[in-house]
Amino acid sequence: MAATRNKGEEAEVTGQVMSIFFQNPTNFFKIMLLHVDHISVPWTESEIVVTGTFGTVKEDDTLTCIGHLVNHPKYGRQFAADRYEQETPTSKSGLIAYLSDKQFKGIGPKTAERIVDRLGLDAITKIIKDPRSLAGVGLTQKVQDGFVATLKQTYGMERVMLQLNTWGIPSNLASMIYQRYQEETLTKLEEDPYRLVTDVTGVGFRRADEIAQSLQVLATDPRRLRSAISAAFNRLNNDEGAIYTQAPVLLHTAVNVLAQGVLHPTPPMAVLSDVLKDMVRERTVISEDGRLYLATYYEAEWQIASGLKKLHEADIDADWSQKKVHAAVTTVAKKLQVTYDESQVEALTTALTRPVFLLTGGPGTGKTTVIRGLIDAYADLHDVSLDPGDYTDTPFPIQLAAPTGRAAKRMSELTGLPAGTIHRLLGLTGRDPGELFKEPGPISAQLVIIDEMSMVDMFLFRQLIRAITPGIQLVLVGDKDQLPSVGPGQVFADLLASGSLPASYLTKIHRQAAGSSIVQMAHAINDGIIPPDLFNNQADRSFFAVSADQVPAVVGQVVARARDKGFSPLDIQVLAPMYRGPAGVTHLNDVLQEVLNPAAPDNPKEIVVGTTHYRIGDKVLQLVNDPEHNVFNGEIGRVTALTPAKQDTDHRDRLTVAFDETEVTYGRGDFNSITRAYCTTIHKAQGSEFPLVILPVVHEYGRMLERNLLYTAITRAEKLLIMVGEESAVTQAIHRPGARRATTLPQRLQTQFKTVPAQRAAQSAPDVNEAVAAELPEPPLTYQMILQHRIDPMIGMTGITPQDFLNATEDKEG
Ligand SMILES: Nc1ncnc2c1ncn2[C@@H]1O[C@H](COP(=O)(O)OP(=O)(O)OP(=O)(O)O)[C@@H](O)[C@H]1O
Repeated sequence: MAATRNKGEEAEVTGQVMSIFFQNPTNFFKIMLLHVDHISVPWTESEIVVTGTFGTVKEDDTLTCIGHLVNHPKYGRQFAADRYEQETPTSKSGLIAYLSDKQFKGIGPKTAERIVDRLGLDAITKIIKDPRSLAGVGLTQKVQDGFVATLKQTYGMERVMLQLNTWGIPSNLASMIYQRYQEETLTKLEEDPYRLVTDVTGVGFRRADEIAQSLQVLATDPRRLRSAISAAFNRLNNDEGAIYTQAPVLLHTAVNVLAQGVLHPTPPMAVLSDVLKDMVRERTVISEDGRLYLATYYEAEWQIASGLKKLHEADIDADWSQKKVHAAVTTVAKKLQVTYDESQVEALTTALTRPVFLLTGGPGTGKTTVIRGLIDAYADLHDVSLDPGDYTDTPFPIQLAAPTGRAAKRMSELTGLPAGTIHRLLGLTGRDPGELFKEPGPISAQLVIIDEMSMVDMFLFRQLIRAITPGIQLVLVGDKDQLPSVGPGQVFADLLASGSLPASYLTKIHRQAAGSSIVQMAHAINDGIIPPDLFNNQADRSFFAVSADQVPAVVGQVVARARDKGFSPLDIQVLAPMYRGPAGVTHLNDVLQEVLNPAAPDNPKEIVVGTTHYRIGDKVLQLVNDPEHNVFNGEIGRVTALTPAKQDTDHRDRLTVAFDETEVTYGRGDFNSITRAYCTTIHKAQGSEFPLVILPVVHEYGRMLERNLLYTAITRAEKLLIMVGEESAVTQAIHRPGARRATTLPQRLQTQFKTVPAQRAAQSAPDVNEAVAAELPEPPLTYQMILQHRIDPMIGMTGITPQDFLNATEDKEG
């Protein structure tokens, strides 16, 4: 259980470090015992335990810690320091004692005294500034080098941590910042405090603004305005999945970002748009026909288009006669006992003979059946073995991958071959956003098949394309009508929309067995048709009409009934589009946990994370990729063991989750990697299917009620679907096709595939720089054009102030 904080103002304690019980070398967290010289709150003992993030602190150092008294459930009252100040030795004897500390090898009290005699009380600053000031002290070069290095390291870090503390940065964040920039920290931040937003995870614009305030940066400083514009881009890229935006929208969003900062007043729009123009001129922002892109996004679209063109035009080892290909398809159909329909046959033959191929279709149209046939026919034509045992020294020639662990597992189950996540295929950890911007290593394969392509975002897809050497065949499979990726872009839909690559659309529904009414309904909804029996109960689906406030109770009852009928919690999946609200994921999880895994005398142990109580047996969802532990975003498991800190010898909370193939133990620092999973978002359920899906649909979900969301949700149901909620909310969703994301990948592909003659392009596809140059006029011209008429960000905005934007937003949202 976490320590509880005593309410009230900050407290301060000054004292000498008597002992350091614990220190974590990676994040500087320490637990120490201090002899109390002075304390600002009532305290009767002569010692106090202090916890927090500290730089190089050692026994006998004197510290002033600022923070709060807390009540630790097991260890009682202790002091949690948010920041601290360390007394530097100011007396001659103090300085000699400091310099003769054992951390400085080869410096004893005599030498230390000589140093202080020669250099005075500011000896440390002098030595750090210029090590040659030690000349004449009589140190050997080796001792001197070691001494200066240690001094720089310890004293330098100390200085940095103290300075960051005085800028109001809590110690744990200060240590992350120090780890990023090391001894250059202060210079870097003084140069531009806003670089933290991009460089250090967890620092947002507001925090950077606070530091900037300490550095006396002005509200109109261009560094600040640039950062706000970049943050506005990121917001639009992440919230709307957009690749580009228009100047008024961008500036509007940037004004909102600025308003959330601490520096005031918000600068005039003209100043902000001037900064945007500068960014365009310098090409950190690219302008094209009134669209604005962050350069990295613009480049990624071009790289995908040119990369695909290279793959599409490469020679592949598929010079078969039509007859031979048909024979292979016939053989495989016999073997798998399927009569492939016409589009399936076309899909198979194209996939076997073309370098890049796209396959899309709704549920039950036979995508998986085609993949299975493709693998067998490919193996037959190329005479390769499909027994993984035959590839102990060489890589398996067919690589199957999907964006989530669950989808990959399903792929493997349905094909009987190894399949993994795209992250694993590319050697990505999923934890470092920077890895998507490094050149990936090549994939070893002859044929790569990717399933659930609609979930793949632009940057992941670019890495995939970069990692596939021309000559490898690539087959991309998915349902283009499902929700687009969580990350920016809508790659799969765009690839199909471009018409540039060979593609097959499977439309015939083959899942005809009794109880296929879910699939039929899904197809109708996808076409924007309200099935006449939508709200009538069928063998495999039903609808409970209830008001929004009844949803949690009714969902709870339905789940209890399903459990009583023998469904395991892992087979029942409740889905909702958003976390907040009475019918949102968080509240439904509270309700469902009470139904399926309540606190009980025989299950008393709990770990509390925020407002969530975890117990043994809880169903949980992994939220991030963690290849190190072989567990991936979207996987569901159950808590099998749990040790609250007060019962643990190391005093740490620990929680173990069993997933299908692995068991992972989480410490408190990892708890944000999981969440309860009785109910999950529809986005997180993409790529997975469940025997029983329970789907609340209410107007409370607001703008999220769109056709592709409903379609994606109901297609998660393998056998049974129970919808609960408001009929009018369901029909509203069917009538609202999701908005197209702002992307230009189709145009890039069309440019790449149509304007450059095929033969020439195969030898040298233009690289992205050429492509960018071809699209953009030379810089002076661009700037002139922007200034004159092309994309004046102020178009139509004369006389409008930033405040008008804010009011407009409030009105819209209110
Ligand atoms: N040509 C066919 N003839 C008979 N049955 C078929 C044919 N194609 C597919 N099927 C059957 O239809 C069902 C659905 O096929 P499959 O699982 O391949 O579709 P899918 O598009 O991958 O569906 P989903 O996206 O829902 O997983 C399966 O039971 C499969 O055996």
